[in-house]
Amino acid sequence: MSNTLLSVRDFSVVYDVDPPVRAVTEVSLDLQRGEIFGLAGESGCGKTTLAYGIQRLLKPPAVITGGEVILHDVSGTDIDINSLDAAQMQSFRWDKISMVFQGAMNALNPVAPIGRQLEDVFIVHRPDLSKKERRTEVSELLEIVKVGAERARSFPHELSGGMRQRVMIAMALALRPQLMIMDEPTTALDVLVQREILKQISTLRHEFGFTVVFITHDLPLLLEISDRIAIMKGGEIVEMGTSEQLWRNPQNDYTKTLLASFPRLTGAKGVVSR
Ligand SMILES: Nc1ncnc2c1ncn2[C@@H]1O[C@H](COP(=O)(O)OP(=O)(O)OP(=O)(O)O)[C@@H](O)[C@H]1O
Repeated sequence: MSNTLLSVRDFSVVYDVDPPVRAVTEVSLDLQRGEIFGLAGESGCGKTTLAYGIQRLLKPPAVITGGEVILHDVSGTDIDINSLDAAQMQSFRWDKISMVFQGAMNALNPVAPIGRQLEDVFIVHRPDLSKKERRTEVSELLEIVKVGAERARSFPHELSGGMRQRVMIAMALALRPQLMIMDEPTTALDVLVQREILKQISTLRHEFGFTVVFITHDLPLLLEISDRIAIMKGGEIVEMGTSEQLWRNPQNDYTKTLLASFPRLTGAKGVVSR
């Protein structure tokens, strides 16, 4: 089995408005199994469009104008994401790739206990499981993300923002996907909670072997948690490398500007707390 999980080749997306916006232009990248891959760049550079695009989650006026996305499934099969029909794509999304987006914690249904909402994922995607098996899975998930199984009966409003975001992470983990895409997943949380959650995601990906694409404009944070980082500007990847390479020896002028714009990185100590 190759260590590459997902290959993106010459992927382009245009928003068909007047005038058209070339949001992502000929992006190519390979994601490795088990790595945390950071995607950074200023607002509007195309990070979200790329992340949604590779899962075919974009809606008009977005048009994928070129490129391919291949998932090298753990079974050994190569899956061309463009060749999947709507139904296949639907199951593919939860099974193989899951997503946690910014403010996801507010997407929970306010009138249903969180355990019930987690159970729904299994009712839809694992219909063969018995009720008892589903409940066991839900308890296990709530333990894994450190919410605690005893919270299954809690309603979203009874939990803190951090706890709710953990529930969303549990949901994204439920079917043991091979790739988890996280778009600014912790931006709304305070720094300590954010750190704790990120530490846990890092541990979990070792435990379960999934790959994480982590999107944020917080470059210092990415340098800390990512194995590799891609810097986007104007819809293109202008530099890609390990966090170490990017921090110590950035090649692209834009990367240098971006690094210099974070005083935390270039202050007197100039040390990232890795
Ligand atoms: N529905 C749309 N119609 C037209 N243009 C759009 C639409 N959605 C996004 N864009 C444009 O596409 C470009 C890329 O946007 P995108 O949201 O992918 O960037 P981003 O890097 O994720 O930004 P942010 O960090 O602010 O989320 C931007 O120029 C944006 O204005």
